[in-house]
Amino acid sequence: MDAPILVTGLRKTYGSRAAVDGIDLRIERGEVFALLGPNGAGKTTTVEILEGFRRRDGGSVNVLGEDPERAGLGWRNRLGIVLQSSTGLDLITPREALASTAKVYRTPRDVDEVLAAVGLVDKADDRIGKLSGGQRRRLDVGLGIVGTPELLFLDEPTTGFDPQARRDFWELIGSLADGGTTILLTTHYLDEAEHLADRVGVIAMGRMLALDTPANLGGRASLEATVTWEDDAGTRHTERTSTPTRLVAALSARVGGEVPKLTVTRPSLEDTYLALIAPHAVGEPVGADPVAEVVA
Ligand SMILES: Nc1ncnc2c1ncn2[C@@H]1O[C@H](COP(=O)(O)OP(=O)(O)OP(=O)(O)O)[C@@H](O)[C@H]1O
Repeated sequence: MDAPILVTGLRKTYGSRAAVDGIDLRIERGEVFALLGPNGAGKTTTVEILEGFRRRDGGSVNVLGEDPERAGLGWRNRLGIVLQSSTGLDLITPREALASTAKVYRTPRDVDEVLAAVGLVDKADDRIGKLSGGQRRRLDVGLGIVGTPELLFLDEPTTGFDPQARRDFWELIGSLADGGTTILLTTHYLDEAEHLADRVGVIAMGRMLALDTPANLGGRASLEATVTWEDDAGTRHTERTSTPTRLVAALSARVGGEVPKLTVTRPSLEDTYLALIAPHAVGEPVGADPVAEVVA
């Protein structure tokens, strides 16, 4: 079976400015892929083109075997979409919202199961207008998965979640991916990308700067480690090395056992990400006037 998402040379311009400037992307079935990048990098534009909500100016896009610009309702039925902005369904309850959305799909999930999966059982029959920001976001995620999508798009899904809700959400995403759902998410939380994603892509100024597993992004796995320890006199030492095991063994042999206050750290995903985007952190250029655009 072909990859659920196959993109080559994707371009989108607003006026004279390229918001997406030649992106290639292939995402495999059951993969969790995180798109990272600073504000205005082109993530939402890319994702909305894949969802069929925006037209592209160049390149080819294949999503679940079809071009989103020409795909119909049958295709849309196989997608789950959680947008950045929350739903405006203040007067009905989460249970009602999920039940009416479920009706649109051919193979919906059980509403009670979805309520449990997103942690809204206690709020199932309250008006949505009374939910907190994080609870509304959970409902958005529930609405995105109630149709049993083959491909799930999540735009900054855990914004406003408390730490426990984020952990619960991560577990949910893991089990959806284990069940074969392909997931493309955008996030500004590097720990979320590290925890969830099989691979991450870093976008800046509409270009893909790096694409790899979280562990290997930007050559991270081979970057030097920092070893710190204290000697007998209580003086703190710091050494950067590509062979930390050898250094620690030597230190341990020298002191004849435990090395006092030993730490070994490697660059975090956030360190690597910040280093990657640093040359592109020039702020928001003067762009075109906003263009309202929705593909019917
Ligand atoms: N409708 C539009 N009309 C004109 N310019 C737009 C439009 N939508 C997006 N842009 C511009 O395209 C660029 C990419 O925007 P996009 O929303 O894709 O970024 P993003 O990576 O999703 O950012 P964020 O992290 O803030 O959500 C930005 O410079 C933005 O100002």
